[in-house]
Parts: sequence; C-alpha cells; structure tokens
Amino acid sequence: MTPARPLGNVPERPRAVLFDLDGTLIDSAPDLRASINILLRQYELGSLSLERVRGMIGNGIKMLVERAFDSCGHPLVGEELDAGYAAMLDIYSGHLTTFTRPMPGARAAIRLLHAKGFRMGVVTNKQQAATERILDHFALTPFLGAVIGGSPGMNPKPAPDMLLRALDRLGVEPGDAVMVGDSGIDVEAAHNAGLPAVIVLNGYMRSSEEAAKAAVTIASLEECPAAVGAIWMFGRERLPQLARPQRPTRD
Ligand SMILES: O=C(O)COP(=O)(O)O
Repeated sequence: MTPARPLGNVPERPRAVLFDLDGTLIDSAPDLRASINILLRQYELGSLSLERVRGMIGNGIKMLVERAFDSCGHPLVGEELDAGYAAMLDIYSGHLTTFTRPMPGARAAIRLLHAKGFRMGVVTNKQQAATERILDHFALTPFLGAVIGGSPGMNPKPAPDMLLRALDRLGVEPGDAVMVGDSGIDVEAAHNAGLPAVIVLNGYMRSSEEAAKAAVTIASLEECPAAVGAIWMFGRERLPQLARPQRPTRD
C-alpha cells in the first residue's frame, strides 16, 4: 500500500470509518466452524475444515448453513433450511467467543482512529444480538457510535442500507466516510453507499478479483490508520491512483 504517513489533524467536519466484522475486526471462523460442524453431526454429515468454512462466511449465517449443507451433498431448502438456520443460531449463540479473537491490529487501529477524532461504526451481516455480544466481549463497544447487524427488515450488504443507517447514527455524510472490509461484498456495499473501500487482505476473501475495485488494499489492520489517513490526504478524486490490488493470502 501507500507509504505509512501520520494521520492529519483532527478534521473540522466529523469523519467516519465503518468496519465490517467477520474477517475484518474479528477472526470468527473457528467458532463458526465448530458450530456448523456440531449441526452437521446432528444430520450425520461429515465435518468441514477451517479453510472451507472461511470461504462460506460473509453473506450471513443462513447462507453459511446453505453452503455448508450443499458442500456435504445434502442441500437444505425451504422449511428444512429454516430449521437448520434456527438450529445453527442456537448452537452459535453458545460459541460466540470461545475461539474467536480480534484480527491483528484491530484494537490498536480502533484506538488510534478514535484518538484522532474519527467516528466509527460496525456494519455486518451477522445478527445484531450476536454482534453486540462479541463487540462487548472484546471491549470494542465504547469506541463505536453505531453497530448495525442483521435484523428483520434490514437489507444485508451489499445493499447500502446498513452503511447509510450507521452513518445516519454517526451524524456523518457518505462523502466524509470510508468502509473497511475484507470482501467483494464490502466493496460493493461501500460503492452502493457512495463510500471508498479499504480492503484488508488477511480476512476471508474468496478471490483476488474481490479486492480489485477497492480504493486501497492493506495487508492487515495494522496498516488501517495510515490507509484511512492517506485517503483524506490524497483526496477522494485521486483514489484510483491509490489502488494497489495484491493477491490475498488465501484464494
Ligand atoms: O456472514 C456473516 O455472518 C457476517 O459477515 P460480515 O461480518 O463479513 O458481514
């Protein structure tokens, strides 16, 4: 990415950074894997590796259940899928933070951006209640002015709705915000809401093409404060010149 530069002075107008959750702020794949494997066992199906489960995360837990059962040759549809989804939510609610850890640099990036005066929010396709419990567990809630997770009536990413709701809560215009995520879903959601996207390459991205449209790609959240600073330092109109698509660590 662009060379690390200090963030500028605290801006006059409020500015915001929106973060994706799974694969961006937290490494939740081990708990999601443990939970889906408990569910698969109940159906007498085999277990899935961490790598495979990582590639199934990002469109919400119902889609994870659908993908997991598909990959075991036992597709679930209709009421069966609804029942599998309900069972998975129940299992996962007991495993939210057993193996889940913050991603490298997550806490430091949030503290530094907070100290620099940025308003911050989380926008995730994970359910609202689970999201709040995880953020509380890792003591991140006090830094966040908006936490928008999946809930009935809320269009999930890549629709712009979650991002716009978060910005509304933060009192920040889309023109004064960036989205930090780990997947093509986050890039698309950011663009649908009129925000540039910073993509972190050590998350759950499925293919290198997903990062190609991001304004900036970074190896890990350790580079996030500098990347966010660079976006404002260089100006949004020059963002294409900042794009440095790289190969993600996992394909
Ligand atoms: O798929 C999920 O459950 C959540 O994914 P997200 O945090 O990357 O939006």
